[in-house]
Amino acid sequence: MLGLPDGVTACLFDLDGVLTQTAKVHNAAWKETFDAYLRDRAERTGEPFRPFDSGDDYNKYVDGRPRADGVRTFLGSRGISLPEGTPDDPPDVETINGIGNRKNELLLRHIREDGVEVYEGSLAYLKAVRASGLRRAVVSASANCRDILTVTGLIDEVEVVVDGIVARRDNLRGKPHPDTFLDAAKLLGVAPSAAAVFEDALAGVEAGRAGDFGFVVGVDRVGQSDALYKHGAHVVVRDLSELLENP
Ligand SMILES: O=P(O)(O)OC[C@H]1O[C@@H](O)[C@H](O)[C@@H](O)[C@@H]1O
Repeated sequence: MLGLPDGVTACLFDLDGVLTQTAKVHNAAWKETFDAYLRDRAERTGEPFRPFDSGDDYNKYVDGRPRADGVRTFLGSRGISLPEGTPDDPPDVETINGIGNRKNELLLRHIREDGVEVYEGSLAYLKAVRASGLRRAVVSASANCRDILTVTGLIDEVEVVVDGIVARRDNLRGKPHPDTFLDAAKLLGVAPSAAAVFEDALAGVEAGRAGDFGFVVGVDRVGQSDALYKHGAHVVVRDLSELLENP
């Protein structure tokens, strides 16, 4: 009925791209931010301008990772190293955190203007999981996670939230490290072997594998099924409703 192996008693869901249609909103805000930065940098240095690739660059270096890790990892892939700064750096400062905060302003504007959509199949799945008596957590790198859960009403469907704010407070390493998923399992009182991880990001399924979770479900919204398997998924679906069709 839930498409999970026997012995799984808890489900740990990523948010952006798994429960809500916000991975593409993050992606668009990142592209706008990085392209403006790279263009400006090219003009200053005379280096050629190579835009951010919303496919490869996003999936490999940004998706699923905490905000500052995404900036650092992507710029590092272009041989660019900047000072870290601090999380409250203003958006016009040329630091890892400053650039991350530029992106956050754009993200929040898009969310305010266009709203947030939930994947219907995910909502149906979440309700079926609850009806079956399994424990439920959301594990997201995003510092905006709780706000998004609240505006969509999803907050009422889950018991535990480990997000970007909790991770920073408790010094948990972000995905692809397993720390945030392990923390959620601990808060639910289940062993990792009894928990299933649901992830659309390569860094996320990698975290599922690194934490030795009982089952890792890759959710493929962008045509990267092979890569999700390679990074640790046990099964890949295009929508969580597919799991409800399994006996
Ligand atoms: O900047 P935020 O909202 O804290 O989110 C951090 C990351 O959260 C992840 O869920 C997204 O996949 C990334 O694109 C995003 O960068």
